[in-house]
Amino acid sequence: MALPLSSSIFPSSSTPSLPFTKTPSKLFPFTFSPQNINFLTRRALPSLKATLAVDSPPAANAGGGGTGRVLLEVKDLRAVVAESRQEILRGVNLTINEGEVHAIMGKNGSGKSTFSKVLVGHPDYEVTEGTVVFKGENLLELKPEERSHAGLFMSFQTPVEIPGVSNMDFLLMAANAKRKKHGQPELSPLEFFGYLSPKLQAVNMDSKFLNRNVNEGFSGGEKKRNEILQLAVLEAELAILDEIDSGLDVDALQDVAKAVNMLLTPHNSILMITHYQRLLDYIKPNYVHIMEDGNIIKTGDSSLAKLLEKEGYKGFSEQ
Ligand SMILES: Nc1ncnc2c1ncn2[C@@H]1O[C@H](COP(=O)(O)OP(=O)(O)OP(=O)(O)O)[C@@H](O)[C@H]1O
Repeated sequence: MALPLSSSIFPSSSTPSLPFTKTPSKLFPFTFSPQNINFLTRRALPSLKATLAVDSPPAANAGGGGTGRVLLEVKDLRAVVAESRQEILRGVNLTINEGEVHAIMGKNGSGKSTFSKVLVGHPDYEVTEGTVVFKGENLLELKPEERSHAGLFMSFQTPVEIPGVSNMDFLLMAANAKRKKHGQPELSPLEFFGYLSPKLQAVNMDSKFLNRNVNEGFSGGEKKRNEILQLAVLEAELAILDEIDSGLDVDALQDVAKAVNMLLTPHNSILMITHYQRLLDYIKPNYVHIMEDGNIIKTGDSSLAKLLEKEGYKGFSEQ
């Protein structure tokens, strides 16, 4: 079966065809409601514990103190729009170690989203120069879904809707595709529900959203929560969050930030793109980078974001 993962990677017309666009697969013989959620969780737990015993993630590390090992190394990365050959990225350098949180800020149109899309292998862009090494592997040689299986996750500014596919089926298929790739046994729907349940609570998401089609008719905030749920399910080692704070009310922002913090371990890292300091109050970055004209022109700690908020980009511009 083709993998559903890439549908969360490409929200545009370039979304690869899915094996289940019209007829929702009914993997789950029940609907999710507050009434049956505890029952299902209790039933799922014993077998789930046995299944996950060998591959549970390390305990959460809210401090973000990592191992010091390099997770992602980007060197002199240049990329063009594939169709027009217009150069967008002009020699980006960035190193992210395990357990670190990095924030990229920058004016509209400076290349932030393009950078993240190039990292996940979006077909609209072509890398012309430079290298990207992820977990010691040449990332640029991997197909988008292989990047996902390798532990890269991207949450888009505008998450894609998938008509005809229930959120629950999508999450199960995504999780099992990754498990299969890593030689782990697939989870049954019941086991998966036990695995999913605490993650649902962490994101503070109502179980009724599991029955709905992926992102279809979701509000902007609900889509963002759903993205974080996907991230939690896939347990990515590097999560790229593109403006995860946009369109969120204060409570939703706190929920989403709390969930992201809970996912942080000494082994995984976050690269977040944001325009606003307020997100960084909740998810504390180790490094803040400023991007301009397709390049990172300054790197500092969280005080850089505060300075930016106070003084704008004028003081940082290279031009
Ligand atoms: N597929 C594309 N075709 C044409 N131009 C593109 C394409 N993708 C990006 N660009 C251009 O590249 C530049 C950088 O865009 P990008 O979306 O990366 O900026 P950004 O820093 O994320 O902006 P914002 O903060 O507004 O989201 C923009 O001028 C944009 O129009």
